[in-house]
Amino acid sequence: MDDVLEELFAVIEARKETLPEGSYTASLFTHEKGENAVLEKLGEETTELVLAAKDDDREEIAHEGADIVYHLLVLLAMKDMELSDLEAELEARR
Ligand SMILES: N=c1c2ncn([C@@H]3O[C@H](COP(=O)(O)OP(=O)(O)OP(=O)(O)O)[C@@H](O)[C@H]3O)c2ncn1[C@@H]1O[C@H](COP(=O)(O)O)[C@@H](O)[C@H]1O
Repeated sequence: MDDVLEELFAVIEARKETLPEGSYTASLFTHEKGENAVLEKLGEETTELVLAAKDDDREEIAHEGADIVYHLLVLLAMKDMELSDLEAELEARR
């Protein structure tokens, strides 16, 4: 899990840096979409996750959960934060 998150975060940071054409991730870092689009997605996906949980739909829970994690990592990159900021917070709670 750690590796997947680290790799995904590295890809997101690279998209932020190079803004390649045709990349959804890159579009989130431009005026085309921006922070509001990320926050909107997080809101929508959280509602979808709640509905999936109510339906006991495990496949959908995993799908929506992954969408949320991805957009959360985009938000961290947008705020010039690191994955370690999230990890430090989780570690501190153990
Ligand atoms: N993990 C993701 C990921 N999760 C979700 N999404 C995109 O997030 C968008 C919104 O997800 P939704 O589930 O709401 O999908 P939807 O309802 O079809 O979306 P809309 O039509 O409303 O945009 C979709 O366009 C998805 O493609 C992602 N896009 C990219 N990644 C990762 O980012 C990497 C870089 O991808 P690029 O964005 O192509 O650079 C990829 O290799 C993946 O690892």
